[in-house]
Amino acid sequence: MDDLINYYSFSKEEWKHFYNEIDLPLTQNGLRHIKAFNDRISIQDVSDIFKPLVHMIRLQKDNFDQWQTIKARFLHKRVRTVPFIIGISGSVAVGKSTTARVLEELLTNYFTGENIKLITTDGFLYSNAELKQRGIYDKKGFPESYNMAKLITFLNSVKSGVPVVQSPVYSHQSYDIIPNRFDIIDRPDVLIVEGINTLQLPSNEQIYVSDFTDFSIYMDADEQLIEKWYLERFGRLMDTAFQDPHNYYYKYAIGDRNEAFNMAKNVWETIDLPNLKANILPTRSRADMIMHKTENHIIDRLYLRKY
Ligand SMILES: Nc1ncnc2c1ncn2[C@@H]1O[C@H](COP(=O)(O)OP(=O)(O)OP(=O)(O)O)[C@@H](O)[C@H]1O
Ligand SMILES: CC(C)(CO)[C@@H](O)C(=O)NCCC(=O)O
Repeated sequence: MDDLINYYSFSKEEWKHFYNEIDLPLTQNGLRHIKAFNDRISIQDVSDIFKPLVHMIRLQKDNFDQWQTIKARFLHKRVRTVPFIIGISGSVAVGKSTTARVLEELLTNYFTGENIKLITTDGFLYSNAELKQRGIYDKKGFPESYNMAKLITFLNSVKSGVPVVQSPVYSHQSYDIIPNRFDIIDRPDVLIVEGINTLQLPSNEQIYVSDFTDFSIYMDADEQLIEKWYLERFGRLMDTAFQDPHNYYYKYAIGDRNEAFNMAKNVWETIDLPNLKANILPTRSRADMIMHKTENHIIDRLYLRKY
């Protein structure tokens, strides 16, 4: 990683001193919200890593807003608020959605009066029926399993200021797209887009998801650790969500536990790990920031793109 010549590399100790004078509103309420969706998260990490990060994004967004205004005036166009889009990418189970939710919570508190929204690109997967028809049901998460044209049209509509844009919804409960269910995105100030494919180059499109993102983060960790987190999460879900008879994995929750873990390990080894190696990790060097995580999800190093 230190071979990345166009990145500054910071230990957490170094990073946490940047802009530490800002008062990040980690209110009791905000803390409660974060703990509610993940009670194992290190609040010290949230403070050390996200305080400078949120401040840096503020500076970058101010600069972005200013440039959009200057550009519109130059072109004799109406000045309007253009949504600032943050992409978060990385392996399955590395912690993208957890990071995205922390960022959403902090930006909502810190960017007073601004509308912060979060979506996941899971909603742009083809449905299970469509994946089966295309013969790629065992390739869920691979580039070809996403309707990238639809995702790009979505991002273009959001950027263009279309008032009501539909973002389709994926359910981990049914392990499928929910038909006719959408999140509505209505001209947000900031949109966080979380998904393994936010830095990928679609083979059949002329434009990329990254053409629409103004700041991108890649969550990085050793693959053995990510596998451990994948299996730990599976274990927790076995005791909770999978207990619901409507859950896709219900039969494993009520069956032999070893068999269930063998199945999960097999999914990791045959789908998610090969996808990480072939399609996700190679996109790391496109990110504006790489966050490296170690044991217990602690972020130990940050890489920030120089140019
Ligand atoms: N900072 C953290 N502290 C403690 N646990 C964490 C942290 N970040 C993530 N986790 C845990 O690691 C697991 C994977 O995290 P998460 O679900 O956010 O990953 P993801 O990258 O969004 O996965 P997927 O691509 O499958 O949606 C979860 O069990 C989550 O609770
Ligand atoms: C929905 C994705 C692709 C990404 O979040 C992932 O969680 C997934 O379901 N991967 C397929 C293999 C698996 O079940 O882990």
